[in-house]
Amino acid sequence: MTDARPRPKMRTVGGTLEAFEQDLISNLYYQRGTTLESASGPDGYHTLAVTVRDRLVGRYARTAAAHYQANPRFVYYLSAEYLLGRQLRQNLLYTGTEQFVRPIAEDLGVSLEELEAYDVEPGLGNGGLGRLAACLLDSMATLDIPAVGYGIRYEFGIFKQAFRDGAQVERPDDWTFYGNPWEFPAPDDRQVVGFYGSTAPALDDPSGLRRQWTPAETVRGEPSHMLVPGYGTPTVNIIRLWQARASRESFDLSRFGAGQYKEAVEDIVQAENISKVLYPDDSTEQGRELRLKQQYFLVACSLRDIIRRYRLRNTGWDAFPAKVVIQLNDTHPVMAITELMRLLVDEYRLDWDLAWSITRRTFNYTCHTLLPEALETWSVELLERLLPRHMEIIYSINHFFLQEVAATYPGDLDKMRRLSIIQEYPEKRVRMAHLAVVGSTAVNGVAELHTRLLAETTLRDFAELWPQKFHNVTNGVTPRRFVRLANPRLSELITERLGDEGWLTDLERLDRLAGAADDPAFLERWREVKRLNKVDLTHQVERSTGVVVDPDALCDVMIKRFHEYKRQHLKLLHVITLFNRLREMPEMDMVPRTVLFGGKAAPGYHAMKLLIRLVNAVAETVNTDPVVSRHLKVVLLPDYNVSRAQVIIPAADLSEQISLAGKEASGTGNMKLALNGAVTIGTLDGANIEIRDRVGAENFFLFGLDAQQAVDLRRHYEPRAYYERDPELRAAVDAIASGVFAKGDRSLFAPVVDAMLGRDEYLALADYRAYVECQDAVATAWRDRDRWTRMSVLNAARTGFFSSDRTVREYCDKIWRVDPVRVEPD
Ligand SMILES: [N-]=[N+]=N[C@]1([C@H](N)O)O[C@H](CO)[C@@H](O)[C@H](O)[C@H]1O
Repeated sequence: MTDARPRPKMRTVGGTLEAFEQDLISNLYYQRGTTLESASGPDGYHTLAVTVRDRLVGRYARTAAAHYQANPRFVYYLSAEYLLGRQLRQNLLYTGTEQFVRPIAEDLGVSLEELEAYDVEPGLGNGGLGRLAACLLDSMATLDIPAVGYGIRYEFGIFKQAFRDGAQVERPDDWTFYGNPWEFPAPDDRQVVGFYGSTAPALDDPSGLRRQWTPAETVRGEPSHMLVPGYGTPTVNIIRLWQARASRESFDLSRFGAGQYKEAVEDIVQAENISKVLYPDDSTEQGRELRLKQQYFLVACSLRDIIRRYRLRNTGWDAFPAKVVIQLNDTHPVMAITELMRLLVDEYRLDWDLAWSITRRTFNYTCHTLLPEALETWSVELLERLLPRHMEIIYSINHFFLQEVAATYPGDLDKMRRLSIIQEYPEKRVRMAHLAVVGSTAVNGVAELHTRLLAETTLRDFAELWPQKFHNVTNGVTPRRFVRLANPRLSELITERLGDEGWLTDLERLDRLAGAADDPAFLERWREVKRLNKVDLTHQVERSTGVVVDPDALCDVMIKRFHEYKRQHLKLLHVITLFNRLREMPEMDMVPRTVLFGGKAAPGYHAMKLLIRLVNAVAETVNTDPVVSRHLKVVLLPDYNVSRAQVIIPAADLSEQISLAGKEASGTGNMKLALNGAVTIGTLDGANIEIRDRVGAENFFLFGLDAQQAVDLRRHYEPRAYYERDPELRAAVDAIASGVFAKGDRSLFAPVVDAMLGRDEYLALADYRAYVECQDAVATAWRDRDRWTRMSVLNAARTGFFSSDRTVREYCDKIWRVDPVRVEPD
């Protein structure tokens, strides 16, 4: 929010080519202090970035002024992860300056592609949860919703993945090595965050609920923000990222003087470690103390900043829940509930009940998983040490909550134990999901099945106690990045067919494409677009793996984090089955297929790292086999990330969404692939169900157990029985055991076989036969080019629902109750 001082004349959006070129040159001189003749690649990139960025600053200033004027209800999105993707092309598109760059670059003898090499994506997230946060911010700005995203400016993002002898090796992601031209440091808004220490009663509070916390350590939270432009609207919101810095007096001069150089900077290192690196775990909790420090650091800085913004235009606290709505992206930022209580009760001296009423009306919680191992709990011992005041507040919150439970279910101790925020056995731990539900107005799942299962299983007792709190908001993806930017050829064809680009901000208009599915000429052009995208992909595959793949082969894509519930091993069993078939019948007329994997495994997830090694070993064997490689190629593209996704997704024919039903909360890759004309082979899991409902069963390859069947089978499951009675399955598993993919070493991949024939936690063997038969149906369908292209067109035409604009509209209507604020164009 800004004050009413007169504003300098801002650079206009787009403007003229001359003005753009003028700004470029002056930025090269005055920002980079260099000349055209001596400018380096990074100089060129930074100058271009700053010139484009500055065309957003004008819109941001007008947005801030409009928001100051309107003093609206604001959405604050708290997330430990954001996968923003590369910024240059997005901002060129959103400022309408794309058209200027190529001619000017040619003028200056450089290419956009050369400059783009320095456009590093901020990998501040692990997977779907982080990318969803970025898509929602994009849609909030596009829908003119006053919003700020808060996150952590990790110095090192998600590790860079490379392979050595097929094994994943992790390299630090030094994403700001060349600096980040898209961010604005804002040191004036720095915050101080405390840790450890002790508490004491507040002298003037008979209730004993107010206390005095004296932290033993403090760090500084240094903010910087990046602009989040809306598409087709002047609105520009921000994402504010916090970086930890040691407090000023941390450098120990006397120790340095005594030559104890390491000790002299120990406190500085300690402090900076808080935002040093993203924890690379996806869907698995990370119980380290530093992780909890990161989470508290994020919420402590963000809440102070939110209160600073609120008090710029509002007095008192009554209006706080009316002006501030905070969305908690999973349990990672849930300490915000206890932090707001601490600020309101201890610092702003509100009485407990008023503070609690304000807090509950301010927060909402999105749950992104069903996996028990992903639901975070923190030991009471650690919390009492690291955040003693917050642990006291949790005890008080739980005390009053259990009083309410006891009143509702008198004498039902079991219910009390199940609902309690504190888990008593085997160790006293705080259940963060329970704290989130108790401290929030709304709780939502991210797909219909997920939300239903949450209410029936994981959060069943809460859903019975507070049914009105539970909502479903099915995930979505932004069509700007994942269709318009990633697939310009398809975008052009769609715009031509629909007559304008309105579909980009009203994606359900795509359903008007359905009619084109019966137009042979359109089908031909649709195929051509897909083929050209596949050619681009073959170049990237060859560049990064050396493997030559056929652009006319069926492009079968599985791109997502490696996790047992996602069942990359089931995909691999299918690949080995095709391999065995071709070895047995070299002359068989098998549909040419390229199987493309992409995804990282958490560094500590040894089973998945071994599976990555097996995927690369199978790929090596298949791709070098003179017979098999004529029909089949397998590739694991290294370092899968948002930028890679933007090249793979437009080229995909078949989208693998084969998780065990009931395990994948939603998935968002499934949506991006369908919107780009890939046909899904999948289970009745997460958002697959809603995709199938919309595209039609005839345009979706469904197989496998549904969620209830999986639960029932799990109770008496013997994977070995499936192995015994299915010769192809047996041959595939035996091939892994034989060492044929490990130069004869039978022990290397034995753990994979043991897991399959032992517990097979996610029922891959039970779903194998249905999956292989479904894949055979895919091959048959692929042979009928028009039928396949028709399915491809209808998948794109009927998945407009999965726009993150629709998702944000649902959050606004069901949870945030916030209205757009229009910003005047310049
Ligand atoms: N954490 N987490 N959850 C996930 C993903 N792994 O990031 O969130 C994503 C975003 O909600 C979901 O699509 C996905 O199913 C779920 O597993």
